[in-house]
Amino acid sequence: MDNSVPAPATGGTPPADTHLSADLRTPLRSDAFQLTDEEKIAGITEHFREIMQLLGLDLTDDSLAGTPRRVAKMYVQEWFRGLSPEHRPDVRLFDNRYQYQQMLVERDITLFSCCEHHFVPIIGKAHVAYLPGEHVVGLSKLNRVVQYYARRPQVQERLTRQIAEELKQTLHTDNVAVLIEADHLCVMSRGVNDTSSSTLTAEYGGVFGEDAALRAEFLRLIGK
Ligand SMILES: Nc1nc2c(ncn2[C@@H]2O[C@H](COP(=O)(O)OP(=O)(O)OP(=O)(O)O)[C@@H](O)[C@H]2O)c(=O)[nH]1
Ligand SMILES: [Zn+2]
Repeated sequence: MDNSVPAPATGGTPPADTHLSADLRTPLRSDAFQLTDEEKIAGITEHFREIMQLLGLDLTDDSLAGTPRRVAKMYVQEWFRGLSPEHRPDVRLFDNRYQYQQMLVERDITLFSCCEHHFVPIIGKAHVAYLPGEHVVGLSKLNRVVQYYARRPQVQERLTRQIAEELKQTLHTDNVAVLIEADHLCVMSRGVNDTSSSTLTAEYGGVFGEDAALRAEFLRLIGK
């Protein structure tokens, strides 16, 4: 099998995260190559087939035969779709005609991510809040921003800060709060094998960082 990585295409879309500060970007190859999804699926299928063969599995079994391609499609089209900048949500703002000025909280956003150290799931919830200024955002866009950054190999700290930074940029305000609570399958199912601990991370921007009462109100609204 030819194990070389396909050559990068020239031109095309820039790699993901160029709008984020360097310390917040997901580590990508400097020549982040721009294969089509089908090219990625074909390559990952071959490599996953080899992993299964090394484990001693019989790839002629009709239940196992389709697994390499199934896994490859899951990686490219679902678990890691947030590595493709074309999936970055298009967040449109609306005029805040209602002059709503209190915090808006979107809580209990379903979060599926993947631990970048072990490639197993991170499952949890994200809670985000912002203080509207002249603009408000469509509610579902908050969920979409969470999903975009979750759907890639992650550590929870970076995921939390990426979501906060994206919201600050798109909402044109620093007054953003993000809290994530999640279970890491790498902690639960292997290694330390702890099924009861969970991980909480938070990022408080603007007045959320300065005003303890506002932070407490956010935590109360999300039931913490
Ligand atoms: N900070 C942080 N660590 C994480 C996250 N997800 C997994 N980890 C940790 O990454 C660490 C990797 O440590 P290593 O010692 O290299 O890996 P390991 O031998 O598999 O570690 P154990 O899980 O302790 O068996 C582990 O402690 C994981 O729990 C995350 O989102 N954030
Ligand atoms: Zn892990």
